[in-house]
Amino acid sequence: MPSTSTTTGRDLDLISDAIDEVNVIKNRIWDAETTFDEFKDKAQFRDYDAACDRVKAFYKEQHDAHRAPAYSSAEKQTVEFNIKARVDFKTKKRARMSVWEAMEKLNTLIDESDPDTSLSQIEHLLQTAEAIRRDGKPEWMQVAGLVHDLGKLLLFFGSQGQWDVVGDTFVVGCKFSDKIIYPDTFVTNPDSRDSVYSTEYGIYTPNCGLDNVMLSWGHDEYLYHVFKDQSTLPEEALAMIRYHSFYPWHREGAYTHLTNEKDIKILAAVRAFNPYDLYSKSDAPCNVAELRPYYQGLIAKFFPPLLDW
Ligand SMILES: O[C@H]1[C@H](O)[C@@H](O)[C@H](O)[C@@H](O)[C@H]1O
Ligand SMILES: [Fe+2]
Ligand SMILES: [Fe+2]
Repeated sequence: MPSTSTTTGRDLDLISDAIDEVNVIKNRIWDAETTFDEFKDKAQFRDYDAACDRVKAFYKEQHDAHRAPAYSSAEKQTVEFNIKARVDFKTKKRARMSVWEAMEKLNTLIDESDPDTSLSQIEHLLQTAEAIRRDGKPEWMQVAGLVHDLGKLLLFFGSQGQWDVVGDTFVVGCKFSDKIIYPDTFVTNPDSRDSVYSTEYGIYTPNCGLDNVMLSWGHDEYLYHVFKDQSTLPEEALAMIRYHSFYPWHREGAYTHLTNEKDIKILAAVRAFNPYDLYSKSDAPCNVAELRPYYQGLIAKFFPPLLDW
């Protein structure tokens, strides 16, 4: 007679332990693949075709200003919204705190536009700074890496959502470049039907310089304005901060009809910064407590103890 097997309580415990072990291993593999995959190929970064729905939905919302029925062109990335955001920035008081406090405040934010990291922002800032330091780059550049995304604090200062804080930037006030990711999502943005804003030069003159164009409002533009009067960072560092999300320009070569000689010079700095920002996302997470004394020392060299944000 074939022996029949009955499952005992002890068997169930063993099975459950085995399942737990498998899950632990699966999680380790997941972590290794998603957060510090040292072997991630450069071509695998910024793969927006393969990006998850969260990223696609983010850009659709940011670019597509039409929101029926209460339609207003001050919504989403338009000229009207941009002017309003800049006026708000200049006229409103937000917070007073140190650079390190700002980094800690950001710790809860997970960037919806980013297909390459799901780590918190303090981790991303430290990874960027550490990669720059490892390459023996100057202190001011390490600091630029450490602070470059602090503009995402806008999220705590009455932003409309993530669409006016994160994501790549582009010029508003002239034709939306087809070098912007998901260019088709601009079809319902009212500026793409505006008789002036939809033309090659729009409100700008040939080679007027990036200082004179309005970049879409977000963490880069905001932080540049915060730091330009409250730090001793050199011009290159300020350019790295201001243009690091301007991929249509620094990676795709768009907007050369608007740039001038000064921009050609700063482009080199922005390009030198980009690999540290992007590819350090697959490095192992940093030990925040261990690195803190070193970076607080650097912060003290370039910033006052408290800043107006
Ligand atoms: O999703 C990312 C993220 O928001 C970055 O902070 C920004 O600099 C990049 O340009 C963007 O693509
Ligand atoms: Fe950024
Ligand atoms: Fe970044």
